[in-house]
This record gives sequence, structure tokens and C-alpha cells, in this order.
Amino acid sequence: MPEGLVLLVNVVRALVRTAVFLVRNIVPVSVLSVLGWLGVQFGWPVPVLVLALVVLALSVWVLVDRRSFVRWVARPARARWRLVFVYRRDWQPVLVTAGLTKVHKGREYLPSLVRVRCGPTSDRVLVKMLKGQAPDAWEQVAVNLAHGFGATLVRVRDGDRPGRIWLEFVRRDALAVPLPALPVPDAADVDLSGVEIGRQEDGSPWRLRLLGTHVLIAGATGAGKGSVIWSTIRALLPLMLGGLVEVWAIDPKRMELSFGRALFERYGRYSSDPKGGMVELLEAAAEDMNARAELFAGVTRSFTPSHEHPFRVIVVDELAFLTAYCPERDLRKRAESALAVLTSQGRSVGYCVIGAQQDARKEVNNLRNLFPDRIALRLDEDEQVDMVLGDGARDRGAFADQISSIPQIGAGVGFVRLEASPDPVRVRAAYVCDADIRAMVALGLPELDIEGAA
Ligand SMILES: Nc1ncnc2c1ncn2[C@@H]1O[C@H](COP(=O)(O)OP(=O)(O)OP(=O)(O)O)[C@@H](O)[C@H]1O
Repeated sequence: MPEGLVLLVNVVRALVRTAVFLVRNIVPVSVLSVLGWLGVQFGWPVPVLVLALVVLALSVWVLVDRRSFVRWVARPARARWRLVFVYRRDWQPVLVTAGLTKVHKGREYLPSLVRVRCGPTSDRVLVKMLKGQAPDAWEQVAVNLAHGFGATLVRVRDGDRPGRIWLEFVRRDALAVPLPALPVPDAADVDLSGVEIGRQEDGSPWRLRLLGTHVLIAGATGAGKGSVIWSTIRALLPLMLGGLVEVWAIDPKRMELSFGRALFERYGRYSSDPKGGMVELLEAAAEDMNARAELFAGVTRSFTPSHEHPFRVIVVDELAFLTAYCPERDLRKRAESALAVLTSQGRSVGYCVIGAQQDARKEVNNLRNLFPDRIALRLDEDEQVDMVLGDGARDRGAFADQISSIPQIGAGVGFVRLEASPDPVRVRAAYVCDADIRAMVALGLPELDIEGAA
């Protein structure tokens, strides 16, 4: 190629790059230009004074309304910073190494980085994939991307339109520290469509729906199933005391729920009797539910709790004991059919079954599909994740098998699928310790000797 032509090509390239840089950085470039112009025109104290005034105005904003400052200034500024100095800087080398680029006829095709948003603990990066590329290709190299961009974890989420995906880079584990028991709410604030029992990864409250659903909590031993159960009971306590909610506790392990036995006996029912008492309780619930269904038929389709017909939460601490491990076949069959009746018909008449279980396998609990809402705490094997949360949940980032078995870090941590989105959300239940349970019992039974109750 003649020398002149090479020179011309390089000049054109440099001009294009400069134009792209100016367009991409229009805001900082404009601000610097105006400040420079002020300096040249009126002397350098002027831009310094303007800057000082801007800093003063921002400081006042922080003091007056920190939230809106973070939303409108701090987060966008941080997102810009991370776009330029983290993602754009390392975009090409990391994607090439992870195998997400394509070379065709000597030309390299690179997926484009569209936008970056910063949250308190994670960044969301909108990516335009190469034509013909699917999100799976990104899911497979999520670990490479995490290491490449210095994140602890990367999740791949659906984008705003076909061909685009959000990459969620988790910078810091917001759930690494145990969450103490939440305050007992006021009765007026308890909403059975979403009782607050912990935190989501983005810092917002984790609300568990009880009205019109049943909940399965799956987790290996020590995963913290008890904290989900007790946080739920704690959130319901004011309505229990007011007679609008009853908790019927079935406690084959005689560990977790026995702490609140006095509370359940006063504001619901309790059984830990392996010789048939627990099954009788389930059958009584199923019978009452049938009677309710008959009464409500053709009268009402939505349930509102009343003193006559309280909302009943049936808590079963270890489902598998009733449906699989119980030595007596007859009791197993009766328990299974009562549970099937309750879960298949109880939703619309004010019954909610919350079942906990250690083993998520199908052989152990074939009622699993009757629980519309499921929580996967720490699980022993990766295949169990999809068994609990549904197909594809693990591919979408529900790594319940990787939750730490150290209680401080991992107990009560889990994944849920919320109604609004197929993507699993990481959550942590608040930890209701023995003293908190005693205080709850004391609140419900002030006349009782608390040590005796617990
Ligand atoms: N949400 C939580 N936050 C912090 N620590 C917790 C939390 N939940 C439980 N723990 C700790 O983990 C331990 C085990 O929890 P828990 O007994 O609830 O597990 P589990 O899943 O019910 O186990 P198992 O099936 O063996 O009864 C508790 O003793 C407590 O120290």
C-alpha cells in the first residue's frame, strides 16, 4: 500500500475514534469545555468558584435528601465510572478469553456493551449479543466473566428485548451477615399476600405470600428452615393474637416447633405424636377445610379472614417424616391424602400449608408440585435445585448447592422465584433465636411462666 494511503487511513481512523470518544463522553467533555472557556474568558478563579458552588449544592442535597441524591447523582456517576474503567476497559480481552467473540474473514465481532447500572451490591450490564448467540453461551462462562471483571458472581438475566441480556455482577454479598429477627409488626401492617420475613439480595424486604398459596421449604440439615418458619410465625403473631390467624403446628422432630408449643396450643393446635396424633391433626384440618369449601361455595371466591373463619397456616416441620419415613404404612397413606386434599383445595378457603423438608428428591415427596411457592435453601446436590425451583432455575443462577454450610454465612440463605419474574432471587430469612421465641410466647401468654413455656 502506498505510504500516503496508509497515512490517510490512519488519520481517518484517529478522527473517527475522537468523534466516538466525544459522543460517548459528551457530558464530561462539555463540562470541562465550559469550565475551560470560563477560565480563559474571565480568569481561573471563576471556574474554581463555579466548582465550589456545585460541590456546596451537592453537599446540601446529600444532607437534605440522601436517597434522591444517591438515586440521581451517586449511582449514575458510579455506573459511568465502572462502565469506563472496569467494563469497557476489560471488555474485549475478557470476552475473547471467555470465547464470546467470533472471527469471520479476519474480522473480529464483539458483543456490545449497551449500559451499566449500579446497585448497592451489584452492577447490571446490558449487553447486545452477537446475532445468533443465545444466553446459554454466557451462562456457561459466567465464572470466567466473574473473575475477569472482579465480581464474586455473575448471573445472566433476560434483557429488555430479544438479542439483549443483562449480566448481573455481584460485587459484595449483601446477605453474608445474619439478619436479626424483624420487629413484630402492627396488626394493621400484616398483609397475608406478603409477610416480611427477611431481605432480598438488593436490600429490599423479602415478603412471603401466604394467602392463596402453599409454601415448600427445602434445605439440607442446618440450612435454616427453622428461621423461615419462625420469621413467618413472627410476622403473623399480631393476627394470631387477634384471632384472625391460627397456626397448626406438626412437629415430628420435636425440636424446632416445640419451642412455641404453648403459643400454638393457645392460638392454633400442636401435635408431635408419631402414633397418629399428627395425622389426625392434618385430617381435622382437611375436614374443616371441606366444610368451609361447602359453606363458601357460590357465595364468595376470595377469602377474608374473620374470627369465625380464621386464616389457618398448617406448618409441617418435616414433610418426609409423614409421607416417607413414618414406619406405619397406613399413617403414611392417611397423611399423604390429607396433605393432598389441603394443598389442592385449601388455597381459596383460607388454608396455607407450609412444609419443610431436607430431601428434595421425588421419591421422598411426590406432593411437591402441589406447593406453588418453593424456597430452596442450601441443598446437598446441584440436581436438587431444579427439582425444588423448577427446570432451568440453576442455570438462571440459583446456586443453592453452593450456599455456605457455615451457619453465620449461609443459614437462612436461599433462592426463591417471585411471581413477577422467572429469574430466581437470592434471599435471607431473619434469624429468630430462642430468646425471640420466648418473647413471642410471653407476648401471647403473659400469664405463663416463660421459662416453663419454652
Ligand atoms: N437465618 C439465619 N441466620 C443466621 N443463622 C441461622 C439462621 N437460621 C439458622 N441459623 C443457624 O443455623 C443453625 C441451624 O438452623 P436450623 O435448625 O433452622 O436448620 P434446619 O434447616 O431447620 O435444620 P434441621 O433440618 O437439621 O432441623 C441454627 O442453630 C442457627 O445457629
